[in-house]
Amino acid sequence: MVMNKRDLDKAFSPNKIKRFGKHGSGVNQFKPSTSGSTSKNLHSDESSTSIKVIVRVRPPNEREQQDNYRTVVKVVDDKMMIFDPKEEENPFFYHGVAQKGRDLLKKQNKELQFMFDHVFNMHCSNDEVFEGTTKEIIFDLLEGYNCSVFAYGATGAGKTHTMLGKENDPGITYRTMAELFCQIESQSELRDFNLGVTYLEIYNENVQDLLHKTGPLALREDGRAGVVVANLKIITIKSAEELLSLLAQGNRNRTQHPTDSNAESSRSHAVFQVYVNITNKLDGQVKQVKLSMIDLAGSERASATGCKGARFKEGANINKSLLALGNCINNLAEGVKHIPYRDSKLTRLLKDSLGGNCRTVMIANIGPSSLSYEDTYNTLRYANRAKKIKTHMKKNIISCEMHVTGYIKLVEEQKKEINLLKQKLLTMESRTIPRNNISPDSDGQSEENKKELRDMRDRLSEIFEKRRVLNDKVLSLQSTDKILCCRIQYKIAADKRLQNLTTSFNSLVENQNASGKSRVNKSLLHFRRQRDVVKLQMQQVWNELCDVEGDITTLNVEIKSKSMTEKLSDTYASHKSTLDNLRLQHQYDHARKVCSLQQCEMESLDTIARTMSGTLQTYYTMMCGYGTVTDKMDMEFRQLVKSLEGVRNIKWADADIGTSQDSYSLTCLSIDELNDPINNEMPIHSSFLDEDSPITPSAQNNIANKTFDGTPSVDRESEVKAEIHNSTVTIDESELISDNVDNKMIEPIRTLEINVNDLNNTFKLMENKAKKRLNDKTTISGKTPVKQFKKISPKTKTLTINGIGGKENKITSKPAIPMMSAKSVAILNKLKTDRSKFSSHISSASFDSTGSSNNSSNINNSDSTLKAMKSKERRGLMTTHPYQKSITKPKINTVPQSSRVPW
Ligand SMILES: Nc1ncnc2c1ncn2[C@@H]1O[C@H](COP(=O)(O)OP(=O)(O)OP(=O)(O)O)[C@@H](O)[C@H]1O
Repeated sequence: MVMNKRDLDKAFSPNKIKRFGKHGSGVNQFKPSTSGSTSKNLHSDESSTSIKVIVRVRPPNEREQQDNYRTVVKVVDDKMMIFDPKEEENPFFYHGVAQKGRDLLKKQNKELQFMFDHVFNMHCSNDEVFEGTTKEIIFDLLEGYNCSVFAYGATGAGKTHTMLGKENDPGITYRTMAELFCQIESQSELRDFNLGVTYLEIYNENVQDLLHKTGPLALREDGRAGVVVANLKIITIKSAEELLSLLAQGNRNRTQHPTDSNAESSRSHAVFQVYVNITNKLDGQVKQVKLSMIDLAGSERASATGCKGARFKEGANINKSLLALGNCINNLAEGVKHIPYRDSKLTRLLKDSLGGNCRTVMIANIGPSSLSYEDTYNTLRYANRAKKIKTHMKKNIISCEMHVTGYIKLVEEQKKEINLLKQKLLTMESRTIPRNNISPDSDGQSEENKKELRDMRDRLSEIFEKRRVLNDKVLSLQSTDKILCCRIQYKIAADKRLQNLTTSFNSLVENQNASGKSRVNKSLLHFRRQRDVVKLQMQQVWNELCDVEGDITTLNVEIKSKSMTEKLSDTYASHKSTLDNLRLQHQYDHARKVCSLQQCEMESLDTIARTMSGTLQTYYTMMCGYGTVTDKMDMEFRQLVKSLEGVRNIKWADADIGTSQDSYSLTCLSIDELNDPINNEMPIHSSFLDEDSPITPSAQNNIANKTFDGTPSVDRESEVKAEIHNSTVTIDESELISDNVDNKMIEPIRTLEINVNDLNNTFKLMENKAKKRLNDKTTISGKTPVKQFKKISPKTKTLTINGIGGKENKITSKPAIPMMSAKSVAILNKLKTDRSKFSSHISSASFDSTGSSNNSSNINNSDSTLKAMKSKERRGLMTTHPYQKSITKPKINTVPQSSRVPW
């Protein structure tokens, strides 16, 4: 029976669906057919899944292209398409006027949107369709699930093209089979596969075997296996080639006749089935699965196909079976309890695929043009409805029961395998044992090597520790020795001072001097004895250090011979840094001690100088009063005052420093010798400080040896201090270190020696020194800092020397005249005034009364002048001198902070 369009519409009408729906009890009440299972299921991994629905649009055929049919399908993307999309608006003219509404003579576009699992447009190849549809179901099949793929659509829509394809473009059935064999091959180690195929067609409601020439076959329902085709022979195959040749053979046998719609129209539904028996090699589990590839005959309209006679009958049967299929799909989609599988042989065969234990893919083929408008519309509605169908997949696992003999066989096989593995293990172990002795560790070091390295590290640490302790002792002893040297130096200086002071005076002073001298000598003796002890200790420690150094050298050689130097580099580095730290710490401590000692000495000398200057002034004044001051004494006094100004204590930049007899060497510890004690002498300071060594300066002592009369006033004292600070000398830092040792005692000797006998030549010496520097520029070291210059304060402006040489490198002083600042001049003037005052006072009192009035007036004049001068002097100091502030501070002996040395 050929069904017309009305019949088909009726079959798929929504009303009918609703009607079925009313009878049904809903999705939840849907019970999958148990008849679908191919075996007794002992293990069932059941899951519910929807039918996968795919739409493929074929390209327009020749006829459609020639007659220029409208395209009624628009593929939006790989999941969405629009049926009968709206065309571009062409204005509708009525009586020559464009109308706003649509052309009422034309049918309105449906513009139906459909969503599917996949939509293939007309340009997609069979390979793409295979990739997107059936490739993935092979995995499910081999896992134990039945799978089914069927192509549905109107005649000429491309079903056969999709399923079977052509020789040069195989369809998805070929490709799926090829993939199946590919997968079987990859799993063959774990599983055994047995394959069988059947190929049948339903033609005019008769089931025929396409691989064997038989008569119509009957369908039977089996409680265990479901619907089976009686007497359908399953052909066992071993290879993909066999399978494909059988497929080709069946295709050749299939009924095909040309119709108006399709020159190669398939007039039957073809079902190609592959049965696969999967046996797990490990547990013997057996699965039986079935893959069905179904190429349906196309629904057709008699008017379209123009079939008559036999073709008409074929068409009627095709439509009948398709109508039954449609009904089943509707009911399944709506969850209707009754599914009319029995209405046709096709639906009976597809029972498993549609509503049973199966993973199903439906490919809906459609034409693109308006020529097949109704067919395409029906197919899409059909496919859309099929989306709702849910199948219930479960693994088709057959009994695991095995015969006892099977188990015995299995156990035997496994025993063999175990023995084989044991042998392999033994072989591998025997290979690894000898390697164990060599280097089993992951880092390539044997345990023995590691132990040796550890031992070596321990030895190295031990010996370095010894070296550190000995270094510590050497440095401590060295520091003690140098401190003792300083003390001896100061004691010798004190002794010289005493000698100078007491050479020619009365017995009282002599007695004092005797006790002082013996005290100094005692101290000197004590210090020298201490030095001897230190020397002895040092010798002992030094010898030990040499021994340790020898051991270190031996150990180094051993380490080198064992190529461990690199591995022990961290130990070396660590010990080196420890030693460096130790040496630095000792150097710092020693420098601090020396500084502290010098500070004490400087304070002591400062007190002496101040006391002496007061005493001298008293005596000078007194002698002036008695008129016993000779010109020479007067000059000496002036020179002394000048010397107190501080100009003379200049450390010249080109003077030698750092010699063994320099105090600089007492400030620093000898570090370098410690690095190579074997080739160096032990670091004990040289014995330049013997009793007879002329180390101490005697300028102050000699000056102090001379007595002057005069009472020192507080003002005068402060003025003297001001004079001292008024002289500003800047030297480089290295010299500063040297000066700090004993500036007052040593520097005058090396720079400008000032003795009583040659005080008059002091400034000449200075001048000569300056000249020497100017003339002999080559003697100025390149290292000499820029700051190396001597500058007399702006007030005196007598001498300016720049170490580098430049515009300031000129002498502005007048060398023949002693350089005295205004304040010094003021002091001398005052002394003169005092002296004249004093003489006039004496003369007026004892000798000459005439001169008395003159002298008296002079005294008054000189008093007022002196006062004015003094106040002026102070004002000048207050306002101009940069050291003024420090003078006003209560601690007058404060050592200046900057690089400027005020003496
Ligand atoms: N995607 C396609 N690409 C190219 N040609 C196609 C495509 N689909 C179909 N055709 C061609 O269209 C024609 C009809 O296709 P086919 O025979 O596969 O239709 P059919 O649906 O199987 O029809 P019937 O139901 O009558 O058997 C064939 O010549 C085929 O080569």
